[in-house]
Formats: sequence, structure tokens, C-alpha cells
Amino acid sequence: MASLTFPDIVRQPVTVQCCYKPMYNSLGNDKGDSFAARKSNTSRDLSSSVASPLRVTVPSPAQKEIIAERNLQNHVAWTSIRQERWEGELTVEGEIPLWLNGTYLRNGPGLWHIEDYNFRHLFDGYSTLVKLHFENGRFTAGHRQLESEAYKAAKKNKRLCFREFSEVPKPANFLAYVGDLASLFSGMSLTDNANTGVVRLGDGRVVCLTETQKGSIIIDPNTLDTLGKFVYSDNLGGLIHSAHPMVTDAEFLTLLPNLVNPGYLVVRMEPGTNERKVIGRVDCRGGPAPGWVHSFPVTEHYIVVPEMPLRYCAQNLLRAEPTPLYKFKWHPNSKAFLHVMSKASGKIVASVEVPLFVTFHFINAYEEEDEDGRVTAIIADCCEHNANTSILDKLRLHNLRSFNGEDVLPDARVGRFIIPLDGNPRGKLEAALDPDEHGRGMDMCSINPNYLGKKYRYAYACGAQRPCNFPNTLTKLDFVEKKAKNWYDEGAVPSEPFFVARPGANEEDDGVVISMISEKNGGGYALLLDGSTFKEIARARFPYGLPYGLHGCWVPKK
Ligand SMILES: CC(=O)/C=C/C=C(C)/C=C/C1=C(C)CCCC1(C)C
Ligand SMILES: CC(/C=C/C=O)=C\C=C\C=O
Ligand SMILES: [Fe+2]
Repeated sequence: MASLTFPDIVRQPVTVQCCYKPMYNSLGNDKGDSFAARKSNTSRDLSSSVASPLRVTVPSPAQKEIIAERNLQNHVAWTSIRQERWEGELTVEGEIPLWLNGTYLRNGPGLWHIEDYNFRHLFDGYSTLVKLHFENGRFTAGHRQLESEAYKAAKKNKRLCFREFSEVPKPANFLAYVGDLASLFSGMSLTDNANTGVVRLGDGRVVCLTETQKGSIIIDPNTLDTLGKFVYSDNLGGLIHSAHPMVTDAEFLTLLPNLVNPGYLVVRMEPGTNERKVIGRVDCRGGPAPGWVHSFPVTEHYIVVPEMPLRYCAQNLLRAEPTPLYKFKWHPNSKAFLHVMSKASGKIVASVEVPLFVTFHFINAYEEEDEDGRVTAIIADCCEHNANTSILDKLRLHNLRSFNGEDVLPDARVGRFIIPLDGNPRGKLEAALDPDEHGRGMDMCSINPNYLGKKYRYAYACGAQRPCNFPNTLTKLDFVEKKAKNWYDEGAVPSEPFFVARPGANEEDDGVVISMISEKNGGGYALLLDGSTFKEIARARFPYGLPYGLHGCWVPKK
């Protein structure tokens, strides 16, 4: 194994061991002219610092200037990934627990431009996969662009070819690619850029996901190779689904919204199959379209279907230019509802009106029992944006880049829904703890997966240390003490804290929390916190800062 020093692209040189892959490996031509590294306002061409395998060149003073200028302009969190792939061993400060054996995978929209065209919204970027592999206290890392059809078409044609979250190709672009007018309206023009999350199915397959069903893509968790589409073999149809299925070793549950006949199919897929089977259907109680379902919660016996007043909007879906609420519309008069479906029978056991709410992410849910063991209510927690849709606009890249350090992040809280199961038509929504405990920022949550659907005490999320324009702390929430422990590093943008339980643990918070930090100086590192004390136990610096990422999963060592 050769020991190499990385170019001085972060403030301090970092010593990295070369493992079985070239340190810099461009998938473009052999000059390293990778698509990810091409020039734009947000990502400069670093191709001449991309060396042939096992050789890393130090950037020239001029290149250093470009890098410094870029880093001054934009936080690295909101700057496109600089090259398509990289892999190497990292030097660890602190200690990685020896029990931590496996791979953490993170997905997210890490490339926000095509040639000189810059995307507008955080959610538009092409998927960048990152892996952190832990083995017997050693630590290798890597990143790679997902080879979706949308990404490959953009690379080949040097322009947008599919509809992303907010970006719409000019008809000529898409027709040049697919050559069929009808396809523009049939769903063929929707993106398969699976940039939201990544899940490990019970059968071991690892699938990247987004909100379009065609954006379900199988990857190899070791190499990050794109293996092909995950094709659903049933005939349930529809074009979209929840970006966050509930995945355990036993099942994959998700929701399929129906925009024509407003409602949701609740479906289940068994490991080893590609066939979703219908558990039941929920009819919307408000209109004119289903509420956006980015995620939903489950308990041991029930699936909770949220009907948010932020609803899909057919007109906005067809618009060429983004609206302030993108493909959605806020319908406060249509009210908000939560529907509870029995997993076993598909019957609706409760459908309650709740106060208006805005959430991307449910945290967890559980059944509340009386002393005789009868289920009296369901508690469902989410990262709730105080029924304020402006968070969508705050996630526009222009806002993320321009208001760094300004206090423009709207307040959010842990919204706790209490859904009575006694026939009462209304549910409650309250803050599970004082939002000042976490700086009134709240999103990107995880829990100990062994507590999924069960009464739980702890959650991990991103909170705020103000002033800020984006959640900038890692926070451990204690729902019993109603307290939070916060981790903060000035100028840092941490990604979703991900909890991995220690094998054999008895305590809910016995484990580690993994996050990746994008630093204000352009650097970045992987961070491990102790799940219980929430103190740092290890960090390992990447050769360069990575863009912000969304959701991850854990692939245990076989
Ligand atoms: C990154 C993230 O969290 C969300 C991504 C959402 C996407 C890509 C949504 C895409 C959509 C379309 C391209 C048209 C249909 C509606 C909708 C599902 C919002
Ligand atoms: C990053 C985010 C919200 C942050 C606001 O506080 C939402 C991401 C949604 C998609 O996964
Ligand atoms: Fe999400």
C-alpha cells in the first residue's frame, strides 16, 4: 500500500493510504475531464489536478486560488462535488469502536449544474453517493455519482433531459433525447435521479430512492457501482411514491399517492421480491389532490397516512418554471388529516382532523396503551415546520448560498401528534419538547432502528445554533427529560445524524451517531459521536469537503 499526501485543497495536508482503487479516478476521458468537475459558477475545473492512478499532483498556485475563491463564494455544502468518484483510507483522530463493522451509505443531491447551467433547488442535484466503511477500527471512504438515466443523459447531451424537482427540460431537450411528444406527459420525462435516500432491503439489495418510482436504482454498496433499475414487477402503476419507505428485514412498506382519484395506496413488498401488494387504500378527506407524502410513520400494528394541506398540484406539475411551492400548493381550507390503517386488515381504524402542519420527515410513532393493554392512542412525531411552507423556498440554492450565517431559518419543532383511537374525530399536535432546546431548527432525524414503531425515548436530528440559514447542529433529543444535547462547530453544516446500535446493547442510546460535516473552509470530515454522551469519539478528515447529503443507511458486515 502506498502512502500518499493529498493536495493542499484543505488547509492542512492529509495523509491517506491508497487502497485498491486509484485515489483520483475520473470516469470521464483520460485527462480527467469529468462531468462532475466541469466549469460552472459553482464548481471549477480541477481536472488537471486529477492524476492517473496512484499519482496525485499538487495544484498549481493558480488552481489553489480558484479553489480558495470558490470556497469563499459558496459553502462547500452547496457546491457541486468536484469529481465523479474517489476512494481511499482516512486517518482517524480518536478511536473507532471495534464493534462498528459495516458500511454507512449516504445519498444526496451533490451535483447542481450541467456545463454552465446551474440548478436552482437543493433537491434538483444529481445523486452523489458517499460510503464510510468501518472494519476492525480502520476506516475507508469514497464517493461516486449515481449513474441514473437522467445523469447519463445530461452528461451526454450537456443539458437537462428529464424533469427534476424544480427543473424542467426545454421540450426540445427532452424530445431530442426520447423523441416522442406523448412521453412529455406520460411520466417518461420524469427524472430517475434517485438522490434522496438509500435503503438496504431485507434480502440484502441496496436501493437508492427518490419520489419518482422510476428513480429506484440498485447499487453495489462496496463499489457504489450502479447495478440497474429496481423494477417493480406488480401492475400497481402510478408515477410517484413516498421517498421514505419503511424498510426492515421483514418488509418494505410505502405509500403510492393517486393524483387522479385523490388517495393513497398502502403497499407492502416482501424481501426477495419486486412485487408490491396492496394492504389498503386511504381516500383523501380534503382536496383537490393528495397531500405531499415525503415520509410517513408506522407503529407495530398500524400505518399512519398523513394528509398534509401542502398538496400535489396538477397545474404546477406541468409548468416549465418553478412556482414558490414548486409542484405543490398550500390548501389551508382543505384541512389536515391523519389516517390510521391496520397493517393486518388494511382497515382504517381512525381518521382524524389535526391542526395544519408542514413536515418532510416523521421521526417515529408508537401505540399508547391503557393499564389493560388496550391501545388508546397513537403517538406520531415529526420534524414540523410550524405549518409554514417557506422552508421549501429556504432550500433554494441561492438562499442557502447567499444567507450563510444570517438568521433566516424559519422556526421548527418536534411536532407530536396524538391520535385518539376512541372515535374522537380530532387529533392533537403539540411540541414534544421546548423548541429552544434545539435552537428552533429541526429536521433530518434518525432513531435507534430497534425502536421503530415502539415507545422510544431518544431521537437524533439537526437543530440550530442561531444565527443560521440552515440547521447547523447535531442534536440528541430526550423525550422523557424533554432536553436536548447539542453538538456545534462554527460554520459547519452537518448532515443527518445516523444512529448505529452496538450489537448486544440493552440501552436505547448505546451506540454511535455518524454524520458528515461540510466545513466553512471547504474541508470536511466524518464524525462519530457517542450515542449516550453525545461527545465526539472520532473524526476523519476527507481529502476535500463534500457537498451536503440527505439520508443514509447501514449495511452491516456479512
Ligand atoms: C431530494 C428530495 O428530497 C426530493 C426529491 C423530489 C423529487 C425529485 C420530486 C420529483 C417530482 C417530480 C419530478 C414531478 C412529480 C412530482 C414530484 C414527485 C414532486
Ligand atoms: C434538509 C431539509 C430541511 C431542512 C430544514 O430545516 C429537508 C430535506 C428533505 C428531503 O429529504
Ligand atoms: Fe427526506
